[in-house]
Amino acid sequence: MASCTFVNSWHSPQVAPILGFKQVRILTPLFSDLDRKNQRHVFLNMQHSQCVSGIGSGTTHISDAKIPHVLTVAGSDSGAGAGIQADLKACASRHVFCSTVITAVTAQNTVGVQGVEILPDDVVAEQLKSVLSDMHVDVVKTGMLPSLRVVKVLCQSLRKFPVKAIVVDPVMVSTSADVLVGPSVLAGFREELFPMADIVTPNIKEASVLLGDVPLKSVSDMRRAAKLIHDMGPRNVLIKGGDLHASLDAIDVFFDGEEFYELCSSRVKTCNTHGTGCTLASCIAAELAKGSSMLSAVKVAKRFVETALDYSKDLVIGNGPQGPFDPLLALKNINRSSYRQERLFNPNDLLVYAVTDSNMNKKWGRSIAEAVKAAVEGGATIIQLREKDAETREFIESAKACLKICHSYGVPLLINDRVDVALACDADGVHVGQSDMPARLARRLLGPEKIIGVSCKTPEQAEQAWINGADYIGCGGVYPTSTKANNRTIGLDGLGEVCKASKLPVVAIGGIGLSNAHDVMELGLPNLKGVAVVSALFDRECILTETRNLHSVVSGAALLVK
Ligand SMILES: Cc1ncc(COP(=O)(O)OP(=O)(O)O)c(N)n1
Ligand SMILES: Cc1nc(C(=O)O)sc1CCOP(=O)(O)O
Ligand SMILES: [Mg+2]
Repeated sequence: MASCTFVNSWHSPQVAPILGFKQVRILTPLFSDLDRKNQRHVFLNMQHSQCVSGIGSGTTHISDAKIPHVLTVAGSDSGAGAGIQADLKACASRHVFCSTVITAVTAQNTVGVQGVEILPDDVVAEQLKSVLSDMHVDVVKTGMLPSLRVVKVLCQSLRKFPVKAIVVDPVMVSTSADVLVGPSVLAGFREELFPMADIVTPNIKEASVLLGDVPLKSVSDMRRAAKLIHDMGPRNVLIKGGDLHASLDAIDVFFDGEEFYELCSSRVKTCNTHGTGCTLASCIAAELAKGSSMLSAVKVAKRFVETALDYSKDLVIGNGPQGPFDPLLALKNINRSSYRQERLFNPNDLLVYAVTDSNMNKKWGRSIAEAVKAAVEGGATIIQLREKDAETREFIESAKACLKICHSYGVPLLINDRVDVALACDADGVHVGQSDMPARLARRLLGPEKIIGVSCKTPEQAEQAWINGADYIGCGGVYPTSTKANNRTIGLDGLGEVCKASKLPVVAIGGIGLSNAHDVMELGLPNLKGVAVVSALFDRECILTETRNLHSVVSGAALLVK
């Protein structure tokens, strides 16, 4: 961008020095060559999760007017920490649809802003018209508005297509201290946009610029500034105190025209703060779109940003001083052990399925992790933690330890019943029964790549498990068992019916051990992939030996029936 030449640059000479660039290129001829539909699709790829198509139960249509919708009018950030990209992520994370009007394309990374291309105002106007004339937008959120003309175009569009609320993040200075818009825009803010705004969210530097460079050094200065900015016309003002390093906490001042609120959160020690302002404003917009009051939208947004910062504090993206953070709370798992990256669910993992039992471990004086390690070393191909009496916190800690062990052997680990625990420890999946959380809900919570097993005693239940998106079926009790109270025994015949009807792989369970595993497997039932065992492994002196012996019997039988 440093070597850009001017094209159709009616305001370039004024803007370029303000931006700190020798030259700024205006994109008119280039942009008109772009396929605008494609450009739109790139940014709209993050779909909201509310348009659900039910498998087997018809399609659920949710009308445009019912889907909370934020339109962001902002600049693109190539580093994806701030701008349009941050807004899309924040709205996706808050389950709100987000459409986009791009005002400028910035070349940015974790070091700073290297270049800015301002889009011509007729292109901005066209984007605004396309979205607002077609879609039901609840809230408009503004970010970088790089010229007075763009501010005017936006205000005109908003007068023509009124929305429920307008959130103005008066972007002037980026987190990396680069100046993003010039003073000419300030007049547009004060005279046209602020009087239309439901909330304006400047940081300390922006508030200072808005007030003619008055220094803001304390919370009482922030209160005074909030009042003065409120006098410019917006219904509410939020001054973000993240940069007020005199204070240990991050204190924001919210003023609704009558009362001041000091919103306090602990300061997260991290350099990954690029995009916090955009994310906060988008989150406020998202909550307003869902129908929240202003104060509760602001509180939720602040908590959301604090949580995302805390989650992202150790992420390393880029080499510069100010990294992006992860509002989707999704990136940490990517760098996990190589297990997940290598493979998803493999039905052959059901061959020797070891299910733990806390009472048995207590009886033999073993921790869950010790029991799991022995089973895995003996050849268990999948582990389920079935800890009916465990305290939640203790369960999560044990599960994390077991995950490390299992993943070091390439063995998946599932949690019985407790989807919350599976989520908290990032287990490989869950096993749920007919009276536990429905598999469809568990799938929605856990996502598409986790393993979900469902207990089934009948072909109808097996069909439903498949419809609900399960990965496998646990079928039993094949034999009577004393491990699970009042369990109905379905016998080998019942197992056969389920296996024949099932569209999913099946593991047999209930009263199975060394003495009868061969009988179950040699039936050669379709879809039967293995046996799930509790007491025959964990209510024995040497788990490793028992597992090894069972593995040998089951794999031998499986080979025979192939
Ligand atoms: C592999 C496997 N199959 C069946 C079950 C039983 O689950 P459920 O019916 O939910 O009963 P509980 O185990 O929760 O008592 C299972 N755990 N694993
Ligand atoms: C947990 C469980 N589920 C069953 C079902 O029929 O769905 S039977 C069972 C207990 C299995 O323990 P053991 O291997 O000690 O018999
Ligand atoms: Mg259960």
